Amino acid sequence: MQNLDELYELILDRKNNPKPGSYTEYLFNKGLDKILKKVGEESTEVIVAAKNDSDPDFILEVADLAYHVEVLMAQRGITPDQIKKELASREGKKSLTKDRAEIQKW
Ligand SMILES: N=c1c2ncn([C@@H]3O[C@H](COP(=O)(O)OP(=O)(O)OP(=O)(O)O)[C@@H](O)[C@H]3O)c2ncn1[C@@H]1O[C@H](COP(=O)(O)O)[C@@H](O)[C@H]1O
Repeated sequence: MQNLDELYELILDRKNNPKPGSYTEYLFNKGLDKILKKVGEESTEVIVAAKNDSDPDFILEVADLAYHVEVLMAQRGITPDQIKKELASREGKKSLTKDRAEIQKW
């Protein structure tokens, strides 16, 4: 059993303690461009799977995307807690448009 927080911790561990043969290590070694390409590829695969009938295929692609997004977050130094905080701040809000305009001013 592995939740997204635990997966992120494992990814961070791979970043800080490189393990030969690890796919995560391979991605960090290749760098940001490679990670971004994978996020793009996996996003496309989620879209295609969503249009097809197979739930298992769709679930697999969403899991692949979640993993690669967490690798990207680790590469950028962003933690799941920061994402959770952002999501929590939206609770009960009718419109996010004003907040987004505020963020863009930063
Ligand atoms: N969740 C994942 C996960 N999801 C997808 N992938 C890998 O992502 C790759 C995507 O496959 P593709 O065919 O798109 O890519 P590829 O042709 O293998 O390689 P490239 O295109 O990247 O060059 C596969 O090699 C998968 O194994 C993952 N690799 C690792 N994890 C998790 O990360 C943990 C640590 O893994 P290692 O870093 O390999 O020890 C594992 O225990 C898993 O929990």
